[in-house]
Amino acid sequence: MPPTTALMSPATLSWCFMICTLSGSLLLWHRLWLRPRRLERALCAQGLRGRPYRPFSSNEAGKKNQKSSMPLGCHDIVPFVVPLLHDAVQEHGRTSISWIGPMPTVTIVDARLTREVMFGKSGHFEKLRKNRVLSTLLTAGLPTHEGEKWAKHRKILDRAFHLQKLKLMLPAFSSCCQELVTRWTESLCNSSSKGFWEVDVCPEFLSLAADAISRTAFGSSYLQGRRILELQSEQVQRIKASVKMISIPGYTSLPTKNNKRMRNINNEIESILQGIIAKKLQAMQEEESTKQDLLSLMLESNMGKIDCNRRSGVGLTIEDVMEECKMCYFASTETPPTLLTWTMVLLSMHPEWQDRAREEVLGLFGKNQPEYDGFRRLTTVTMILYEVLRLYPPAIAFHRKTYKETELGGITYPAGVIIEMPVLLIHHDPDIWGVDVHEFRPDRFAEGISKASNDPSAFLPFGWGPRICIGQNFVLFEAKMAVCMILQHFEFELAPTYTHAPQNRKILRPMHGAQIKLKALV
Ligand code: HEM
Repeated sequence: MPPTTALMSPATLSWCFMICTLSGSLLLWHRLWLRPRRLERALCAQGLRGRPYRPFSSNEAGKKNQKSSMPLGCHDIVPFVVPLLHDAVQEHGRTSISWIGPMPTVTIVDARLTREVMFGKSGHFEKLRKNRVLSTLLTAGLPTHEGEKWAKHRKILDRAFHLQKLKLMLPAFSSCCQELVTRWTESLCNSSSKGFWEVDVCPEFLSLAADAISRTAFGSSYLQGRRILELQSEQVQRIKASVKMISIPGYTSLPTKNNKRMRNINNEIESILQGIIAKKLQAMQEEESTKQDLLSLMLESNMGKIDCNRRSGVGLTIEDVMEECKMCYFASTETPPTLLTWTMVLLSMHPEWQDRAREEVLGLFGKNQPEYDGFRRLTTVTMILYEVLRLYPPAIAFHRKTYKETELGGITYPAGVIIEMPVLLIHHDPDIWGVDVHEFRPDRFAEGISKASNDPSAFLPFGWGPRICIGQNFVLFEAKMAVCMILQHFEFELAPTYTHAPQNRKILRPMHGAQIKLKALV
């Protein structure tokens, strides 16, 4: 049989080409003009206002504050971190329209509606999967956590992340923190400036979090864990470099140099993980495993249900476990260091709270290794961590998308609208938290989270509802351990080089680093 092309005349080929070009253009016209305009009309007709749609307009948020800084000790960060959103709320009210590429985004500054969306009772709001950096990561191999598959994973992960099980990992945490304290003490001794040593705590805490997740997730496979983190961060850099192309559907399947490299990175990560999981499973079968790392707990929760033939069954497949490991690595690398960094910055700005916290820690543990059972009695440290999470939440907003027409707060949202819930604004709302909303006042949490404001569920640093952060206990545990050990050994204050400039780059971090002066405690 002759090849198909031989049957086509040049005229037919050029017709095919024209038809393809025309349908491609029509599709683009529909996606970039017709659909966004239709959605915009539907929203505006119900009285919503905001930024009008302009195709290819870039996301200007964040550009406005690039060079400026804030006064030291000022925590009224909303106008600085999200100036456009702040202006939009002033101008258009608490529900306003903006755009993520061709997707209309309705920002809702309302704790009650946020709860409704996050709780997802109607089931009509889904997590974003396309058009965002994280979503591209998901398509690059991380789990999407949608539907039935998500529910199954979530149940197993919830069991693995149970607080009682997490405390098994205490020795791994302690040794990571101990190494940090030893490193800082040595640097302090070798420092030319007598009595103190200046350090940018951001990279220090990043490295601590990487150590902690490597050891607590994979125990003995610590070095391979570090390699996975290196590969993941290269993957993230590559994605950031190509961020402008992300909104093009099917982009990650294109055989570009960047995509090929991402696929290779993914393959390398998976082959390391396969090796680690196989070793761990063998040890568990031979009952040698100490079950003191996250992977063991995850496999243990699933024991007897793992589908080694990779069919979908009751438990997780090996691929599922690998995906979850990647997710845990990814989710836990940057957020915990951010929490610790802001805690150090705020305790430096408010030395009276630093003293109170140290007094509590020394009273409970002296200079000994902090113990899990004592953590429950750490009331001051807990209040401080909550107040840091309130004022500087690492994740400043959550997003969901309507997949079908949905009613919310008296507005009918068509399918395809992104709902943005800016936690940062809810945490800085004087109507909820009172006139001292921008003050660092950990004692507002003295009677627990529910009594800290006039809306018991307005504190949302870890999200809400069925998709609430899986690692919240894990991270609070980690933060308490690190804060206790730092307070036991050092006094600290802001270095003169520190500039107060919180910035949202995927998570809320100090734009110019967090330079802290450490002194050894005598
Ligand atoms: C201070 C540290 C952390 C903060 C502020 C934080 C915040 C969040 C938030 C807000 C969400 C929900 C996002 C949404 O609903 O759209 C989330 C989800 C998640 N977090 Fe965290 N997180 C932190 C640490 C961690 C750690 C240490 C881990 C893992 C060890 C982790 C694992 C996850 C996972 C797997 C999800 C997805 C859950 C799901 O979709 O069902 N997080 N996190």
